[in-house]
Amino acid sequence: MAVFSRLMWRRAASARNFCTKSTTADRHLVSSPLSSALPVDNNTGKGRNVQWVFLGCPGVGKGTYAARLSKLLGVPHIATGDLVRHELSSSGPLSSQLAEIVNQGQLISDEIIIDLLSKRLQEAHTKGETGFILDGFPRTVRQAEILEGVTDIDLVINLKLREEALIAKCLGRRICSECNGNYNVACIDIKGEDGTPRMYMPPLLPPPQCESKLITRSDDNEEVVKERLRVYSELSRPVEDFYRLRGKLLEFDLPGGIPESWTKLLHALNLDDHEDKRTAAA
Ligand SMILES: Nc1ncnc2c1ncn2[C@@H]1O[C@H](COP(=O)(O)OP(=O)(O)O)[C@@H](O)[C@H]1O
Repeated sequence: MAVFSRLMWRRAASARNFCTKSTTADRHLVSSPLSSALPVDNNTGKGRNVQWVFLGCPGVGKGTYAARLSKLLGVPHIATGDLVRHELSSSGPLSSQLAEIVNQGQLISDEIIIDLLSKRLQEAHTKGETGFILDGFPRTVRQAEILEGVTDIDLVINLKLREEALIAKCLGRRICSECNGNYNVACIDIKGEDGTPRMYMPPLLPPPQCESKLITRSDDNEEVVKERLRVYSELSRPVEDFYRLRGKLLEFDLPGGIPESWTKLLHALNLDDHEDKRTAAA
């Protein structure tokens, strides 16, 4: 791509108040992850919408928890993996180029991903959306630096799960080709050992109307999943350090299946009493 998309991103961001840089005083409100669940705009004293990022290995459940939190907090859930898959399903010129990269378990270039993300942000602006929960971005330190250059991130939630569970979860993942619902047919039951507790994650089965329409992502096979995990360790793990150094990283070890993990995650985010939580989690 000839023109680096950062300028495009910056233009899109500043045009919409979606990613405005906040003041230093504003920033201190979000310096401690645990105290920053719901940020306050320092100028108005009123709550503003969150600007959060989800990090974590492939299969950890970023999409599941990011989607739930976005519903709970009324902000868009922007998953770069979904943007990539949308592009893959089109017949555009980029599609075959991306398919090759994604199906090898590699990351697509920062330029292309930022271009896709800029378009999604533009769409958010048109719809009047504010705040966001990013899932799958940033995935390299360079992406994190670019993001830092255009907006303040309040909080980065780093989801963690044992590697054996990650592989099983990726292999069990199914998507409804009609409604795009995410399900998982894997039943994960890992014995506790050397002081670690047993981990049980029941399958997340689709409703009857989706059963015959389930598809598996082309990059969810064992060889590619292992490569994605390797790429995560090499290129995305340093992003954790990037945010850890800035005091923005909230580490969250998933204790088990969705009901148990969701309740504990809300607690870790100081959101247990959020009034809409029950309906949002439905
Ligand atoms: N921020 C990004 N930078 C580069 N490539 C990305 C990014 N986000 C998504 N992708 C590409 O899309 C694929 C699918 O992304 P995603 O659904 O987030 O997968 P995962 O389950 O591995 O977290 C990635 O393997 C990668 O090829």
